[in-house]
Amino acid sequence: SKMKAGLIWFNGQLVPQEEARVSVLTHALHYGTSIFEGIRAYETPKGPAIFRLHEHTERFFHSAKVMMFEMPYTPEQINQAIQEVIRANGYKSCYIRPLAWMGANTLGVNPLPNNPAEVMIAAWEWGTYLGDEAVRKGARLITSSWARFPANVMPGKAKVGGNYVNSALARVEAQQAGADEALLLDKEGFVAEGSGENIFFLRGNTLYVIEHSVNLMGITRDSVITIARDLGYEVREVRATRDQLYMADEMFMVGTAAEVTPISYLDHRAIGTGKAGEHTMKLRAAYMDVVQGKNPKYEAWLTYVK
Ligand SMILES: Cc1[nH+]cc(COP(=O)(O)O)c(CN[C@@H](CCC(=O)O)C(=O)O)c1O
Repeated sequence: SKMKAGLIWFNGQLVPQEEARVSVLTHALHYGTSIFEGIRAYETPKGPAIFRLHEHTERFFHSAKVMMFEMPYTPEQINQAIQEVIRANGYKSCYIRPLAWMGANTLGVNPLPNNPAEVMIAAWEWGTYLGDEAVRKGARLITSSWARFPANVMPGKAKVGGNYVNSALARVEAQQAGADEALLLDKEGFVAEGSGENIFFLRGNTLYVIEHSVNLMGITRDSVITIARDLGYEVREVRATRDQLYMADEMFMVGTAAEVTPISYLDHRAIGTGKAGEHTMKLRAAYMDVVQGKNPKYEAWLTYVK
């Protein structure tokens, strides 16, 4: 595969990527019954630092609970394994992908009982999620014809593999329409989130962030709210409509992979001046300083890999 993931932690052992293989009878391959995390480690003067490792691992185990997976490792074992993968591959900065899934014990739709989850942790070097151009000029989004699933249809607060069929359909539609990313509305037509990011927008000096509804409770979203407030911004958690976004002065989206990505167009309408917003780029710079260990105020969010 074109992905260069090197050594992978696979059910407790570090193995070369070619040996990290599963059966075609794997339940998760057929039914989307997997859970995962997306975490970043950044190069810092004191070595690689994993950003908010504990929050990510906690969410990983919450996702397992939602799916009633029997996890064969503790959160601490997963935290150690993540650090082992970074060390073994000699990465200075990387994107880390823990994954747990229902294996090949049974192919009935009900994967339980007697089906302990299998677990792997891979990591690879991953640059800007939507490309440097999207950061410099702002990403162009279109509202997807696919809505975000309602809360009684899919568990949107858990990172479940099957949830990402919705994201994949939206992302493909957006990119085939020449946009960079999709904006998904909820079933009532209010703004939910991007296919892999949470949404912020700014009017005047007030920052707005989409409140928790059917969207994933993003860790980057939480970090940016804290950093923005510390910088003196008023931040309000709101329910918003797509035409409210059209009136915004600035808009951006955040996620572990996306970091802080400005949005310059939504549905072919310029957001503000149609460029990456000034406050957006200030918040992006502040976020990048934090994750790269340049802001001592947020040291508690970093786990240094010795
Ligand atoms: C649907 C969704 N919403 C919001 C977020 C932001 O959450 P957080 O990373 O905790 O701030 C992500 C992360 N998307 C992950 C997967 C991306 C992918 O392409 O896969 C990520 O950013 O790692 C989502 O998948």
